[in-house]
Amino acid sequence: MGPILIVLENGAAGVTEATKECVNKAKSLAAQLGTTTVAVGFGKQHVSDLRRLAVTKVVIASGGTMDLYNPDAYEKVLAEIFGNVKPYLTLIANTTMGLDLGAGLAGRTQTPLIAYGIDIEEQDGRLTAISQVFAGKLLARVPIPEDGAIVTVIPGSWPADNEAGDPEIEEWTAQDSEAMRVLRVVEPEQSDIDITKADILVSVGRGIEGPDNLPLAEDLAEALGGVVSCSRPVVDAGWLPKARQVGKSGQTVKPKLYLACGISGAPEHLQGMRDADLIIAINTDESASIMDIAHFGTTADMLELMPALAERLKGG
Ligand SMILES: Cc1cc2nc3c(=O)[nH]c(=O)nc-3n(C[C@H](O)[C@H](O)[C@H](O)COP(=O)(O)OP(=O)(O)OC[C@H]3O[C@@H](n4cnc5c(N)ncnc54)[C@H](O)[C@@H]3O)c2cc1C
Repeated sequence: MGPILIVLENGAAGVTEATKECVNKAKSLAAQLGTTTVAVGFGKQHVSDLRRLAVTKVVIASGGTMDLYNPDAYEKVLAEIFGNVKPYLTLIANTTMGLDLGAGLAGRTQTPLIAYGIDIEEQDGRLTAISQVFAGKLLARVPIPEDGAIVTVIPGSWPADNEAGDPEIEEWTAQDSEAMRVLRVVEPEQSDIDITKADILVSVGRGIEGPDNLPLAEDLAEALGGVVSCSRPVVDAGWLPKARQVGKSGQTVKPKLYLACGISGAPEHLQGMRDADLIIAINTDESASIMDIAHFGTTADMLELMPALAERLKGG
């Protein structure tokens, strides 16, 4: 059986957490299957990170246009490395870059692609990928064919691997892209708060009615020791920054407590929070979809319940 290939992604501070999650899973699957792990990194900017990864081998593709994501150049060099490594399974984070690159690699190598993966199970030496379809409304169980497959995995699906290792290093020279030139990268707005790291989220939806009511959620979050996140309409209205948005086009979160206040539970929202340990919904509409996945729900008015709860928690 071929190795498990992990395609690494660079963030500002190094190899991304989403990528390290793939490393973690690759290692445990490789141990179960009796195979090795090979990671591919691009460019020279985080080379010290790459040299410390706890995998069997790291291939560093550099030269050409590797320091910034260039779909054409990355696809070409990744397809070359793929042809050389001949992996059984390839794991790529289901990010903007990962989805793009995964599809390109699948096309170039004629390998099946399973996107929106959330887990991979092993039984009797065979792997089955579990992936979200219809924006997370259904889960598909897809057996990995004997010839292998590429799986893009939604960030947050597994814990990140932070172990240090001493992998074999192979340098790979990449060619410039003749078709595409990256002029600059526009970074998304920075937020002081990373909602993906919070244990407790007080998440507000359109039911918050306007920015003047946001302090009610901030107060409750503070009393609970958590932070405020939100649904997309709250971001679209400009009441909270994009970094606070939970869902398909926002962040995927897995807090210990997700308090959904005035959120109806559209599939695109559920996709980002359905795996929270405990979901409590406050929604005046008892037939709202959020009630179907909430562990507890109340039809109280959030604008009354939030300050009352905060006061009670603060001992008032
Ligand atoms: C491609 C695409 C991507 C998307 N990505 C995302 C995404 O990442 N995240 C996301 O959230 N959405 C996303 N959406 C939008 C999504 O489809 C929904 O429109 C959105 O989630 C609805 O937000 P909401 O629940 O806050 O608002 P609504 O659906 O309007 O629900 C508001 C809820 O508040 C309740 N309510 C009102 N007043 C009160 C009160 N006083 N007390 C208690 N409850 C009250 C109402 O009963 C209602 O259920 C996306 C859509 C598309 C097409």
